[in-house]
Amino acid sequence: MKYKVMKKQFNSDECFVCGIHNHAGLKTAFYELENGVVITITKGDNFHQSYPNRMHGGIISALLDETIGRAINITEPETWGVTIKLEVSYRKPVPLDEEIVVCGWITKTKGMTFKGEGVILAKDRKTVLATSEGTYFKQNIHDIIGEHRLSGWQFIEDTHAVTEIELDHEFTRSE
Ligand SMILES: CCCCCCCC/C=C\CCCCCCCC(=O)SCCNC(=O)CCNC(=O)[C@H](O)C(C)(C)COP(=O)(O)OP(=O)(O)OC[C@H]1O[C@@H](n2cnc3c(N)ncnc32)[C@H](O)[C@@H]1OP(=O)(O)O
Repeated sequence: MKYKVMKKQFNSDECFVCGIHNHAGLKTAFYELENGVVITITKGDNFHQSYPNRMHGGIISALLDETIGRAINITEPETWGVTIKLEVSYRKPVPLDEEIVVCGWITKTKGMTFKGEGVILAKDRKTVLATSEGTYFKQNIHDIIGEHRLSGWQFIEDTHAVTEIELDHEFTRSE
């Protein structure tokens, strides 16, 4: 099914996943889809490897973590969350030389916490490589970043605007 991109999210300076100046990081761009899912299309590099030809599980986990955590901003644009629990199922090796699509969506929001699920799809946009469930604690951004400033949180224009994406996956909300 084809999903329309509604919005491109901001990037940070130094975050391992989305930091545009983090030389070891993935520099991912995140998009909000019309169905309430946040996605990033990315590709690992050799320095993200575990066994040869496969992405390290910790990197897979980081990708899922941030993608789910960002999904809250579709309905609550001002909310920031810190991860308090993350479960990842590694279903198939994630290759390093091919594009993957990481998807995250919110399943429950209650009081100071929210929960979400995520999936990593292979380049065929269908094969499930990993799935995840996360719980996040809502926190004021200034309590999270302390004396650091928000100035590095910025909109990065795409050279080629991503307007839609085709995904062969059913996004279920179990809770
Ligand atoms: C400069 C510009 C900004 C740039 C930003 C760019 C990058 C991000 C881009 C986009 C963001 C969106 C994506 C984010 C995704 C990635 C996020 C991460 O990787 S975050 C790092 C890992 N996680 C932590 O570091 C949390 C560490 N934990 C804590 O800080 C504390 O535990 C905290 C604040 C969560 C709670 O501590 P308390 O002292 O305020 O409160 P207490 O009383 O301990 O807990 C409150 C309730 O929460 C439960 N709780 C706390 N921790 C729990 C846990 N681990 N598991 C289960 N429950 C927990 C407690 O049991 C309590 O529940 P009861 O009120 O009693 O019902």
